[in-house]
Amino acid sequence: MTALQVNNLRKSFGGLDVIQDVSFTVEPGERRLLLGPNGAGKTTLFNLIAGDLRASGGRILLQGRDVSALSTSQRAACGLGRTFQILTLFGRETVLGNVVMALLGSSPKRWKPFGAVVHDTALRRRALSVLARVKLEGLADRPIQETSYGEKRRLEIAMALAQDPQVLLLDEPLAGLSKEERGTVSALLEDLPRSLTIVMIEHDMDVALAFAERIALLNHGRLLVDGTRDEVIADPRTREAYLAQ
Ligand SMILES: Nc1ncnc2c1ncn2[C@@H]1O[C@H](COP(=O)(O)OP(=O)(O)OP(=O)(O)O)[C@@H](O)[C@H]1O
Repeated sequence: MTALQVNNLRKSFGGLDVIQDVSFTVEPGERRLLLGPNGAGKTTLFNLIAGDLRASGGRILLQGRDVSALSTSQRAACGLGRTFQILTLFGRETVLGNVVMALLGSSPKRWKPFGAVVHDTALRRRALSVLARVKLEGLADRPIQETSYGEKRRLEIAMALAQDPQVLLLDEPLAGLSKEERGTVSALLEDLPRSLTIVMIEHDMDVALAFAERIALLNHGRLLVDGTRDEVIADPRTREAYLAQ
């Protein structure tokens, strides 16, 4: 069974066709890179897969199940996690508080007074173990405002991991990071287990190409090339898409 299957997906905004008949599959455990020049439709494709946008046509299957009609939270419950290009943290909470919110997901406990929830020992222990996966357990009680940009990016990955997804969409996890922070984040991505399938959008080519096993190249909303890393790099259409930018 494929981890993720996108079939003839389409999205239009008014008269603008942003995603046009895109189909590809991602196998379990695969490291897949989504490449394409600015405005190619990569983030829109993530929004469609995650359910943040409704498709104009086509289907999305997550581990064999058609999730096209499901909401974002229902897709998350089916094993889909994601991070965003723009940070989406709870700015007034601590590092741990953010992970606790992610762990609670749509649970009714989420609506309890936050102080009560964050002192729940079992939840706190789970949150600490998630933070350890991104090497932030030492900063658990630090307010978000006092963390660096790189720490915030790692926290976002922790929040996506908190719900134990089977398929993880990473939207430019290295954007805006220093060289040292890029090294830290790419090392922790390398360490993620193969039980997790990862689809990543990333403009840092050194890291992205080292990570990717297969690449899907989008251009003007169409899937231009889809294959192994070496096939896509060698394909003249890849060069043309970037040179034309
Ligand atoms: N809500 C919207 N309404 C209208 N047009 C939109 C909307 N969202 C995206 N677009 C357009 O869709 C196209 C694809 O945008 P998208 O952000 O998906 O590209 P991208 O490949 O992720 O680009 P980048 O690499 O710059 O992040 C762009 O032309 C963009 O202007």
